[in-house]
Amino acid sequence: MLQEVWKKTYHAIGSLFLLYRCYSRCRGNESSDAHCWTALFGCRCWIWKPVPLFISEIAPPKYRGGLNICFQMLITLGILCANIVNYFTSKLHPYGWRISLGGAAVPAIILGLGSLIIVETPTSLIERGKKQEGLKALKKIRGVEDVQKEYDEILQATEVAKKIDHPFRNLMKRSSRPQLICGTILQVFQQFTGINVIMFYAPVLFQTMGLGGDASLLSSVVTGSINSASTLVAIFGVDIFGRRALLIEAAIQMLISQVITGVMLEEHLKATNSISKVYAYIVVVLICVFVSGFAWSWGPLGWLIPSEIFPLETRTAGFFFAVSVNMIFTFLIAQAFLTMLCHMKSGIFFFFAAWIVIMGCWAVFFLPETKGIPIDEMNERAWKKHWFWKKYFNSDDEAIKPVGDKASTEEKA
Ligand SMILES: OC[C@H]1O[C@](O)(CO)[C@@H](O)[C@@H]1O
Repeated sequence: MLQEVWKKTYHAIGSLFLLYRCYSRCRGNESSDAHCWTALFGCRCWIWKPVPLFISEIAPPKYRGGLNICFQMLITLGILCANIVNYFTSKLHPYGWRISLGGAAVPAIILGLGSLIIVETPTSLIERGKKQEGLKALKKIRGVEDVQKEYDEILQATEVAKKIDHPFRNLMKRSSRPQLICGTILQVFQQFTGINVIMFYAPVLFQTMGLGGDASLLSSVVTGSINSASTLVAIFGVDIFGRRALLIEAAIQMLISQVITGVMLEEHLKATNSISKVYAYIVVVLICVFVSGFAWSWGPLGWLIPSEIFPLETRTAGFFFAVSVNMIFTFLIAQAFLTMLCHMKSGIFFFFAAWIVIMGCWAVFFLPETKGIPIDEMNERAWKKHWFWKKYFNSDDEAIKPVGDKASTEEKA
C-alpha cells in the first residue's frame, strides 16, 4: 500500500535529486552533500525498481520474455547515448565535459515526467482491493473483453498472498530456496561475466593498445551499438529459444572470446602501445563478440528471470533481494577492478573466463526453463519438475498452492 502511494512521489523526488546532481557536476563543484543525496536516492531507485516485475505481471506468458527485455534495451540505449555524447563532447574544448555530465539531466527529466503518468498493474490494484479497477486495467492492457479466466487466477493468487504477513520470512522458507538461490546467484554471475569492466574500461584498454584517444572512444561507441543491437536479438529470441539456450550459448561465446583476448594480450601487449594494430583490432572484434553474447543472454535475463520465478507471495521481496545483490556486486567489481588489473594484468580475462565456466554449468544443470509458463504456475510447472529443486517442495511449509489448473492455462503458454 505504502509502496503504491509513494511510488510516484519517490520517482518524482528521485528525478529532482538527479537534476540537482547534474547541475552541481556541470558547474564542476559537486559538493559532498550532493553525493550523499544522490547515493541515497540511487539506493531508493533500486529498492523500488519495479519495472521488470511490472512487465512480467502484465505481459502474456507467450511474449513475457521479449517484453521484459525492453527494459534492458533501454539500459543499453542509455549506455550507447552516453558513449556517443562523450565521443562528440570530447572534441569541444574547453567546456565539452560540462555538456557530457549535464546531459544526464535529460533522463532525469524523462523519469520525472514519466512518474506523473505511470499506470498501476492489475495485480497491484486487485491486491489492494480495487477489484473493478483491476479488471478494467486488465482488459485495457490485454486489449480484449474476455479476461475472466486470468482475472480469477490473479484474484486467487492475491487471496493466497494476502494471508502471508511476512514476505521476507517466507523468502527464507525451504520452499522459497530454489527461486531465491537461482534469482540471487544469477545476479552475481551477471556481474562476474566482467561486463561492466569491459564496457566501461574498454576505452582505457583500447588506448593502452595504442588506438589513440579518439579511436578508443569510437570503439566504445561500437561496443555500445553492438550491445543494443544484440539486446534486440534477445527480445525476439528469448520466447522462441528459451532462457537456458541463450544463457548456455552465450556462455560458450563469451568464454571463447575472453580466453583468446587474454592470450593475445598476454603474448603481445608487453607495454603501452606495444601491440600491433592488426592484433589491436582483433581484440576490439573479440570484445564485440563478448559484448554481443552478454547482451542477448546474461544481461537481460538477469532481470527477466528473477521477475518471473517467484510466486506472488514472495515476488516483490525476492526480486528486491536479487536486485540488491546485483547492485552490491556491480559496486564491488567497479571498486576492485583497477587493483585487480594492476596485479593480474591480462590474467583478469582468465579470471572472468573461469567464472563463465561455472555459470555455464549452473545454467545447464540448475536452471529450469521458464519460457511460456504463466508466472503464477511457475512452482508447479518449472520448479517441482526440476531434477534437483523438486525436493524442496516436499516439506510442510510449501510456499503457495498452484493457481488455476494446468490445463486451463496451457493455451495461454
Ligand atoms: O549492458 C550492460 C549493462 O547491463 C547490466 O549488466 C545489467 O543491466 C549493467 O550492469 C551493465 O552496465
